[in-house]
Amino acid sequence: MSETKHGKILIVDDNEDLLKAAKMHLKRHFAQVDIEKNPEAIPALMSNEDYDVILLDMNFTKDVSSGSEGYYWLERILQIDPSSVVVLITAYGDIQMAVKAIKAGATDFVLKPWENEKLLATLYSAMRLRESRDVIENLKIKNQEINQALNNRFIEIIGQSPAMQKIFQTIDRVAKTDANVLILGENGTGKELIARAIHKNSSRQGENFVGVDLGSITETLFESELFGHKKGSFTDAKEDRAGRFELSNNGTLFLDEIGNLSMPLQAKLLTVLQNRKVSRVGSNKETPINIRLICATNMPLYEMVKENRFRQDLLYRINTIEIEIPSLRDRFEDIPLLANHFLKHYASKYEKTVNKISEGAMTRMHKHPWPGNIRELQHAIERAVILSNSNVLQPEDFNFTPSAGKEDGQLSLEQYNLEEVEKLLIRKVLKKYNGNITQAATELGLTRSSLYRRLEKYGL
Ligand SMILES: Nc1ncnc2c1ncn2[C@@H]1O[C@H](COP(=O)(O)OP(=O)(O)OP(=O)(O)O)[C@@H](O)[C@H]1O
Repeated sequence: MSETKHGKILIVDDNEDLLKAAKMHLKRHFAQVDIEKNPEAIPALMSNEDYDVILLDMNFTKDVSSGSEGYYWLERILQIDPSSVVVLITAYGDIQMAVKAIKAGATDFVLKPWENEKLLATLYSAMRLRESRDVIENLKIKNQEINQALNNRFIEIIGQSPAMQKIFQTIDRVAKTDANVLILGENGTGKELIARAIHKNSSRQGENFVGVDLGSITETLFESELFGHKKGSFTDAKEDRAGRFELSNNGTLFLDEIGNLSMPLQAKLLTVLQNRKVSRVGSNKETPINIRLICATNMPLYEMVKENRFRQDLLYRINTIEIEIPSLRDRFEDIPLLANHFLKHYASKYEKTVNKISEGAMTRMHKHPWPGNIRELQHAIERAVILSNSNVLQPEDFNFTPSAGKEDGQLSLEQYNLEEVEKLLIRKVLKKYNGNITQAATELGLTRSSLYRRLEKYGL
């Protein structure tokens, strides 16, 4: 056999002949095969070796065939390492006993006397199970680390204005509950940041925070993205896939841009929220879901309800607690704190010595209306830090255009440059489609992601 052997097997049985015969056969297929007559040695063996499969007899004492020793040792093995894979050795007629043992955590059983090929097949599939358990365990650990890192990354919400202080108090009060939260605010005001802060301060913090940008999901992919699909349920469904609801089970689901959902999709979403169960596309099986729901939008949902563009019953389901984040122009007092926070961050990121913002630059920032809110401020500071040659940021490091802030800005001829025209056009089209990214991107002849890149670039 040219394949390299791998896998460590432990066989525990009081029959020495059986042990020897099994070892002789199995050592041709596995890297290590240890045999042991006395089950009392199992804990010591397990502390020295990480076995992939343990083959365990059910009865060790002469004339005892109750299987109780097998159950006892199975339980001990699983206590020592809950991910152990145990295959039981049972005599013909002991099937009931084996079934009971599988319920107690054994993986499989082999009947004595066994056919060598059958034993090998059982051990190979037990090993595959062990490998997938290890992969799942590693993924769980990685997932926890990622969640931790994400939680920490978003730990700092800057703001000392009374409006922000009130928001901090609300976060404190609602985080511990499971109440649905609706966050309202213009683009770039920090809606996602607040949603993450709620998750981080909730009892679900060790579980997933799953965000979905409803504005960028097409009608056709909505159900598959949110509820998952079964392989073959549509042309592109190459594999079974869990949807965002399932992925956020026991954690928090953040539905961003909820105001952009069409009426039919609102109805579908409402049904799932009411039933608290999802079925993957192409499957009838319903999976119960336990999620904390946080929604966000920059759209005027209450007006939309009046105009029959947003379902009132959906609004009432998602807005148990409402948090309205004021735009930056309504809390200018937060600008210095935020600007200095970003200055420190980007100076360190780009290894620059700049460490101060001049009064003139601050005045200029106070005069700017910040249509892209904190995201725009963040980008303005980043750009200024990159371009600056001194230790102090000056007014000229901030190149605000006169049109910025006006919803429908008109440019004079001398202000025309390609970027300004592009910015103006994007604003107009977005306004026309009430912020719906998919429709705006189609009209502009862009993909959704390139439109997002431009929005990011211009702080829109
Ligand atoms: N109070 C704050 N303190 C520090 N950083 C902030 C604050 N608010 C927002 N930010 C930063 O501004 C950027 C935009 O924030 P976020 O994505 O949460 O906004 P949003 O309202 O969800 O935007 P959109 O509506 O475009 O999805 C992020 O980089 C975020 O870290």
